[in-house]
Amino acid sequence: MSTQQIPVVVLAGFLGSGKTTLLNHLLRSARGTRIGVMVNDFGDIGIDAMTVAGQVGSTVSLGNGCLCCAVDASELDTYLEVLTRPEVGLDVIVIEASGLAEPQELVRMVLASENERIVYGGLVQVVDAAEFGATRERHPETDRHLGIADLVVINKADRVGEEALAVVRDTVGGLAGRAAVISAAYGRVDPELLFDRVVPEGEIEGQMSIEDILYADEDAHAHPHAAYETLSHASAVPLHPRRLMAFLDSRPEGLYRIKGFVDFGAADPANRYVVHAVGRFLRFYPEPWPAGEDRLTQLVLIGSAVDAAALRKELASCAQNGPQDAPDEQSMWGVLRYVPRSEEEPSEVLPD
Ligand SMILES: Nc1nc2c(ncn2[C@@H]2O[C@H](COP(=O)(O)OP(=O)(O)OP(=O)(O)O)[C@@H](O)[C@H]2O)c(=O)[nH]1
Repeated sequence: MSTQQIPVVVLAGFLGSGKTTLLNHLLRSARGTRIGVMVNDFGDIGIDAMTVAGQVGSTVSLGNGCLCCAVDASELDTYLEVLTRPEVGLDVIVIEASGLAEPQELVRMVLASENERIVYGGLVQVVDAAEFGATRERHPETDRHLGIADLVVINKADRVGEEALAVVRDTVGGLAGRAAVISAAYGRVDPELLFDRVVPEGEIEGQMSIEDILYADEDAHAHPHAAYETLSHASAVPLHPRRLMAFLDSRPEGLYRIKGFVDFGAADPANRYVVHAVGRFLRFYPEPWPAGEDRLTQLVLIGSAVDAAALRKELASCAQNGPQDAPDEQSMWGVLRYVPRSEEEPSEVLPD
């Protein structure tokens, strides 16, 4: 989607919360998806997993010290330039912030990047369920970090009981604003939450891999609650740009990712609009309809604790109701605000 753009996910969380473990899980379950990684230090990352994922040659160590202190935006761009070269063939890039890094700065750096091959892939904040209270006491900035996250992973769910986990979830939910919140053990989140998985050639989507089988038992304990929901919407009826924007502007907490294509019908008959939303971040990329292809709106919505039935209903009410409901030219203005124009970035992505 805007198919060549590579999502850049920022992975943050306090020392020992389980960032590296989560990253290793992603690498292990990546299979056909090529993940590029930027970390301060490769010490803890399973090089085996990286070899399996074919990543070793394409990762960049930033040396010692805090990434956001050690590099400025132009240096980050240098690394991103290397990782996004077409011959490297990455599908997603994950920047693991050191435990002490200011995630907001990293996110700003990614958003300020002039690299046209990347798109912001969200800020994932990892929290240690067992240490949450103590971490907040020692590091009051935790609350602020959670407030800007797009997805919060409450890790080490295996170390606390159901009740304690529910308390952490409530507190995190209160602090995390619009972020989706999921719990996990050993960082075992579904990679689909973070990026689109590439299904390797010869493999059927949904087929279990060796890893799935090996970790199936543990995974049964890794998801004490249904972690997230995915819902798809496909329709040959064009959407009304004003109503879709009203839906997107008020999208519920927990709706973490939206991806797909939108047909705005008469409002722009030449183009379909690739939509990419992660957390608060939203972009539309118009592109000409491929010749001979059915004009369909196709959306996938992924979130935690969302009301799928309500979302379906709201999306259905965005459909255009015949010629009397045809959008006028001005009704596209709301959409066009989210079409990227070179340097300019919409300001509402991050709170000040
Ligand atoms: N019980 C339990 N231990 C975990 C879990 N996730 C990670 N660990 C352990 O917690 C320790 C820290 O995990 P890391 O993944 O290194 O944490 P990190 O956030 O990358 O740590 P820094 O790089 O130091 O910031 C390791 O010993 C992990 O094995 C979990 O879900 N449950």
